[in-house]
Amino acid sequence: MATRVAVSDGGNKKTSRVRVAVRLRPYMNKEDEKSEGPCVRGLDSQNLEIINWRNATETVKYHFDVFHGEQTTQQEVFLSSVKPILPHIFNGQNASVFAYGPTGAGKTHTMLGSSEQPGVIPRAVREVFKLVKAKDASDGWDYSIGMSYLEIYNEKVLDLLSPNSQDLPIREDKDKNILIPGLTHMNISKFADFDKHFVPATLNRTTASTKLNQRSSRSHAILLIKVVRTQQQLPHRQQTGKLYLVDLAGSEDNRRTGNQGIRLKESGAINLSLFTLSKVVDSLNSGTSVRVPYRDSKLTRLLQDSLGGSAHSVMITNIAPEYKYYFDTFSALNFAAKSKLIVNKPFTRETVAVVPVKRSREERETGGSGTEPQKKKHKEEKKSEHDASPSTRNHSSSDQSLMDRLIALEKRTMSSQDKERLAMLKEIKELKEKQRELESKAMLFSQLAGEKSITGQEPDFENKTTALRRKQSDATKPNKQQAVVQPLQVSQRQPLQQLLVVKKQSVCIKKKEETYSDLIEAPGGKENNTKSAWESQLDQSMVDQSKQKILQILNTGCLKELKSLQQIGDKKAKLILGWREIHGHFAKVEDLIQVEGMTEKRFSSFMKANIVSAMGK
Ligand SMILES: Nc1ncnc2c1ncn2[C@@H]1O[C@H](COP(=O)(O)OP(=O)(O)OP(=O)(O)O)[C@@H](O)[C@H]1O
Repeated sequence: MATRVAVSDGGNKKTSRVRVAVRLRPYMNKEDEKSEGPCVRGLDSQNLEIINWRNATETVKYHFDVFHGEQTTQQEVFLSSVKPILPHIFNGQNASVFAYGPTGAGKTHTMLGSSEQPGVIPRAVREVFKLVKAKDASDGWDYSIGMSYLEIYNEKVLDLLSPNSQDLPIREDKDKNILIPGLTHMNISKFADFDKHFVPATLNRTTASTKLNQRSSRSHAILLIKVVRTQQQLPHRQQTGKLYLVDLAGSEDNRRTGNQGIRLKESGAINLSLFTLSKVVDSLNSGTSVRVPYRDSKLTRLLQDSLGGSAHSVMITNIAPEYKYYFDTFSALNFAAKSKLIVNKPFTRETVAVVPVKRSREERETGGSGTEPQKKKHKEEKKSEHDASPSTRNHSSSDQSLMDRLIALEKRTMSSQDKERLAMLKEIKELKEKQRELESKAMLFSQLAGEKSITGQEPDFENKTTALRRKQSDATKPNKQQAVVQPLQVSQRQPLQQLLVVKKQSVCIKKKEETYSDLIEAPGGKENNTKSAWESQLDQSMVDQSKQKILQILNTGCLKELKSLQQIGDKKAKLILGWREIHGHFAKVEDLIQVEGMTEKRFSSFMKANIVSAMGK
């Protein structure tokens, strides 16, 4: 039996770089009910700029291998981004072209196109036949071409050429070739053969209408063109080159798609596989020998032999110019920029500075003693506030000593006499006020630091252009919660439970006769309200504070830290990481509902469990 001959292109297996092109689709008036104009535009054949959300008089610039502007034709996209990699599949090498980007940004248009404006797929297949034809019979090889077509829908591999088939397995042979036993393979000898199978099979693809795209692809569609060439003479060497042409499902923000039920489930699977794809691309481009996480999703598992190694890959990132796509565009550009090894600091989570601050011995000792005069304590807090610069200041350290003092006082009130208790309660009240004040300052500084991080650092380009401005509109402001760029997190990471102990104590003060089980049982059994009944029994400021801390873990926690939260297991933690990778940070804890499988009920239970469990300790 013929064996495939590995052909090295001299590249390091781990450092194969994915070429990244960005295509901006034309501005569509009907997509922009508010007539706000475009928020992104091309500068030249490699650069583009997008309005800085925090300061509409500025723009942020990006650099890519290729930028295709609104006027770029299907032919131009094909010629510059796809055609150059096709000859490799005639040498037993693999290649892949995949269209990535938000829903409605033009992936299907780019890959499939229409009969008037055929996209990458029909052009690439035509080109493959053209290349075969051009091969001189005297080159000593015979060529055969075959096709397979499948979709990955909800992490199931479905054969589009045989629509009744079930989920197909993905296997790897001893030479590390990826195989799908049972997948239909059609031999095709001319373009018309391809068309005959491809067109009806495309109709089998799962699409549905969402708020953002009437005919949105709900699956990743993968067309495989296999070129096998066999030597006419002995030893009849045989080489197989594979070309994957992939129309990915759109990355989605379900707050905007309004997805629910089945659409939400699809969306979770889509986002998870895109997240894994981004990890694979990152890890390939990092050039290190870290494990490439191909196996973490069906999509990357299937593309394993055409992403990295000697494969030639092109990612076409599709973006849309309308403001309603702003945050999706921003995420897509950041993903694409990452894929291209541009470290565009203002947009990566590296800007999230978490400064670990050790409390001094004195703070530890005095914080819990309850004997230190209040005045001196306030003075010290004020001094530390003034000493620190906004960027290095850590509000949590003073927060922490305040909390320690609160805990100590609250403990002592339990055992003290009436008169002494009254004095302590007074001090507790003052400390709580101080704490709130510090929190609001911390938030203000976080925002200021975030402002600085986006406007102050322009690592790759000097940015002076102000021409691309947002049109003034009476329309309501876009939902800030969707922002991808996060303010610097200047607060110290603290274990959730440590923070919630304070809450327990404060509850004791407020409703002393209330028992632990009172807090667990939600009167009326209603869990669906944003502010649940159990929650309303607690001091609102403390609830808010706890939410803030949970939010911090959700936004900055690693897998292990996320798993330290109640009701968050390995799978959910990974889904949260995946969500974060695609959408940026959670603007508020309630956004956790956007993560796959997190219903309102589960969210309510999650919040309750995290707060109550900490109280029980
Ligand atoms: N470059 C372009 N020129 C003209 N029209 C375009 C272009 N790109 C996209 N469109 C149009 O925009 C609409 C949305 O595009 P398309 O369906 O390709 O998006 P998509 O990214 O595949 O979305 P989804 O992920 O939801 O499937 C379509 O009507 C399409 O014809």
